[in-house]
Amino acid sequence: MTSDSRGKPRYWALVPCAGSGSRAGAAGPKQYERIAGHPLVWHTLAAIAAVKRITRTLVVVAPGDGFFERNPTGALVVPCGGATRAASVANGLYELCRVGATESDWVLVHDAARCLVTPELIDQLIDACEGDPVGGLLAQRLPDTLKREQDGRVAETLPREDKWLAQTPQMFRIGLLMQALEAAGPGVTDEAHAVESLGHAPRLVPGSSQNFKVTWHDDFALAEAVLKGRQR
Ligand SMILES: Nc1ccn([C@@H]2O[C@H](COP(=O)(O)OP(=O)(O)OP(=O)(O)O)[C@@H](O)[C@H]2O)c(=O)n1
Ligand SMILES: C[C@](O)(CO)[C@H](O)COP(=O)(O)O
Repeated sequence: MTSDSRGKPRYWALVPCAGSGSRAGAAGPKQYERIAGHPLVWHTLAAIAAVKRITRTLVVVAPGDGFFERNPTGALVVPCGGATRAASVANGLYELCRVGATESDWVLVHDAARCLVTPELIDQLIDACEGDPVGGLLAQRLPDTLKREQDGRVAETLPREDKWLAQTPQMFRIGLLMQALEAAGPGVTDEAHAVESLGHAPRLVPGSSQNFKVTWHDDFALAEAVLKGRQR
């Protein structure tokens, strides 16, 4: 079944939120740091909640994570996080099926740590991919010259015309993604890589430089500046 009872396709959101944020150097998991008046993940979930076409959002947190005990977001929170992002996503897909998703529904997987995504960007991804036989992802062309390093020195300048930086959301049919993640194993760092491993070519949909993943400590201040700028 690829649609609801009125014949419309169904879209689910899955937010992996079970990482430790080790590179960000915060006191706890980076997704719960307070920026622009709210925990970081609140901003992420608010953007997704504003997309009318999304049926339900499932957030995957680490086992024992008590952060969502008070949960004003409306999202379903499940403590099924795994040791890697891919494992967290794979576990979340099974949970989505338990709450009524089917293998032919679409899922949009979005990092909790990409709190600057907008409803408009998510809608652009859905518009570009809903008729696609594979699905796709938001991504950005490289803005800078690309170097390969060896022992701290430049070994080579690489062509960048065909290179993109992967962002999220990444949107695939649930059945295809489950199969791809199972085949690829827990090491792949995004959904597209797993789907590529099955021989498919996911569609690249232009994202935004503002849709960066909070990864390093400086990114908290950058993200806060962008969010506060939008609140004005
Ligand atoms: N086992 C994991 C690892 C990561 N994630 C989630 O996947 C997203 C992207 O991962 P990344 O930025 O690498 O987050 P962390 O693993 O938390 O960061 P780090 O690698 O710096 O420890 C984040 O929203 C993170 O919470 C997850 O759900 N389960
Ligand atoms: C999925 C992702 O956000 C695409 O850029 C990214 O790969 C996840 O982060 P990680 O640091 O590679 O785990």
